[in-house]
Amino acid sequence: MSLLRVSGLTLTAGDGSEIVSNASLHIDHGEIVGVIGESGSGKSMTLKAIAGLLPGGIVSRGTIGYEKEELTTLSRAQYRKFRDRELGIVYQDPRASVNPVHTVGDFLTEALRVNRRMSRREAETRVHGICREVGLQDPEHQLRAYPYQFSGGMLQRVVIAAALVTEPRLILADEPTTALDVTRQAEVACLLRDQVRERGIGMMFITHDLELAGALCDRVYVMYRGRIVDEAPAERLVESTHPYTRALLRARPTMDRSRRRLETITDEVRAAIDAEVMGA
Ligand SMILES: Nc1ncnc2c1ncn2[C@@H]1O[C@H](COP(=O)(O)OP(=O)(O)OP(=O)(O)O)[C@@H](O)[C@H]1O
Repeated sequence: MSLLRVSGLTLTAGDGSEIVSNASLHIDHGEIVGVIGESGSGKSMTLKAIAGLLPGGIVSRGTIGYEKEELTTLSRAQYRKFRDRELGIVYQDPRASVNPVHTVGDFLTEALRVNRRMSRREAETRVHGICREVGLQDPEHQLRAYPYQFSGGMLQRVVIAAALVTEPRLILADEPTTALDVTRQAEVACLLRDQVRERGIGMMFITHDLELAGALCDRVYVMYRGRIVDEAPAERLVESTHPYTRALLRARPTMDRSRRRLETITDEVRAAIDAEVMGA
């Protein structure tokens, strides 16, 4: 049985527009699954639906199974417990994930002290170990520092440590390297992949970056205008015959990394894709 099974997920905004339409995906135990697509295609909303963190006013239909549990029937309090127990979430901007007025040590030990009822000393011991694993070499000193004293790349390592410290079985990563300096992006992405692989846990990895998805993931879903339009093992993605995936592959920047966002699909190509994919 898969770790996660999303079936027929449809998310409707207050004005009746569909943000996500009939999306189905699964993640097996220990599998790294990429979700790629342009800005606004519904990737983040799908992740939020899985995590039970949809903004107010969005109506969700469909089912979200996690092993034998059905998540869409959970109350808010039950969902919070589920997240604390099973999920680690890494967002794009590490500075938005931490509390600037708390030390990094307080941030990292909080979930263990509050949700797992560990003593401060127990929590700090666990946190020290994980800090070293994610490349924070001097935890004694670094845990007493404040977020502003860290570079973006180092702070994202802290956020990754926080996501792993409660020993979740599924990591949900929403463009975890996009906000970082280009020179740090591959480093942090590989660190996250290696940590997930070592633990044998699952990961959903959202990215705009086709090459990164191909290099990091086992399997990739492609989203376009709220729909999952293609799926392929990562190493077969370049062979896809789907018109939208082909367009993404053609739009893929090669040398100029400043144009990494997938914005170079022309209106004509888009109209042809709409006609084929959406039946428009
Ligand atoms: N609170 C909200 N209420 C209604 N619609 C929203 C809300 N938040 C986002 N949307 C819309 O949902 C659609 C999908 O957004 P989503 O953030 O999932 O896209 P994405 O693929 O993750 O894009 P990006 O890569 O830019 O984050 C967008 O059209 C967006 O405008």
